[in-house]
Amino acid sequence: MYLSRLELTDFRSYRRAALELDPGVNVFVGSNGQGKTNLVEAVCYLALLRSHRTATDAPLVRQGSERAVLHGEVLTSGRRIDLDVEIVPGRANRLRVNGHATRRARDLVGILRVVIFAPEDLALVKGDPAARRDYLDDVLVELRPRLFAVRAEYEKALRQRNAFLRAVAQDGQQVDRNSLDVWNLHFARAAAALLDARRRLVHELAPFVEKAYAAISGGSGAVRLEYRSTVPEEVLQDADEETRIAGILAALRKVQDAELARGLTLVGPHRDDLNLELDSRPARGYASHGESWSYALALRLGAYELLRSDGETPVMILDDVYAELDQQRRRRLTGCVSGAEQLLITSAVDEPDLPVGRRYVVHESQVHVAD
Ligand SMILES: Nc1ncnc2c1ncn2[C@@H]1O[C@H](COP(=O)(O)OP(=O)(O)OP(=O)(O)O)[C@@H](O)[C@H]1O
Repeated sequence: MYLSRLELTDFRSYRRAALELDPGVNVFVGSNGQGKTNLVEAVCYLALLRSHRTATDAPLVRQGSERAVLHGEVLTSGRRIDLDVEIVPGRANRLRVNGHATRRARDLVGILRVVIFAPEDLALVKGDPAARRDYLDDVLVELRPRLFAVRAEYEKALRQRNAFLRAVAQDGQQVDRNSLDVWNLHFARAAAALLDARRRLVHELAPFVEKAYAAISGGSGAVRLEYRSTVPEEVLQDADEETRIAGILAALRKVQDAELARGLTLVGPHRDDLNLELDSRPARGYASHGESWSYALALRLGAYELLRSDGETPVMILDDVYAELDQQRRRRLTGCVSGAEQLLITSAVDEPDLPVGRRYVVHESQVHVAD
């Protein structure tokens, strides 16, 4: 698959931009702050309906405008699919697929598959669990779009349950046991579905990440991925969903007093982590700077290969990363992505070891094909 056309209106620093893209390599060159990352962020938004660098939509809309509009044309298996997204902060996105309006995000997400590797990805290895959870959830949604709804359902259940717990902890509201039971069941059902999906994903993803790490590191160092949950492992291993839900409810009961005192949910996928080991030690804390870069890259390349093995090759985006890598890793990275159906690269300078392909100049939020 590849993105053949992209149009932005009032997105980030862009008033209006329209560009045709090639299959193969597309390199966007421009100095700092000219709008390169904003462009690839728009591509990611069309794929996942969320930005890889902000949790809320407000920063995506050009200052002084009310809405941002994105249009993308995807060529996949010989047919063209048009995607349209209108982003109005504080409101649900307006979505269209081939001109037909839809309220369901899952009708749009996953049509365009992307994997982006960016400097912020060092946080996947060195940072807090939240970055690793987002990483897993983004791959999940691209692989199985129906999980967009599963994740949204979980987030809603968590918000509602936390609001209930906060009302008890902070406002001294009496605990209404019947309401708590209802919130617990709603939460446990959503948690069971998301946990099951994440654990299956880690199982599928791990061999691809291991292979990618070997390719990037030149064979030195063994990586291991493990999903570490706040819900006991024996609960999650049970094949029966109702038993897993009962196990999550039991785990909630155990921490209930602490939750009511603190006003927040202490057990569930929002508190879990993806443990990353390098040579049997936690990568966070032990891996060197270079090894951490290789690991972060391997996580992205592993996701790319998993999606590819699933039948639809994602668009690979390398946002300003060549400058961060040493020459050997650059060469190996180029080797790993050379078969990509479409590669979008941003860089401040057109460095000699960037792959051959179409060049664009990005200047003051205008994009031109280079002469
Ligand atoms: N909502 C917005 N409205 C207007 N301008 C914005 C908005 N959000 C970001 N910008 C501006 O967009 C500009 C370009 O950002 P972008 O991250 O795309 O730069 P870049 O070319 O990737 O630079 P670098 O090489 O430094 O990463 C920044 O100057 C930023 O202030």
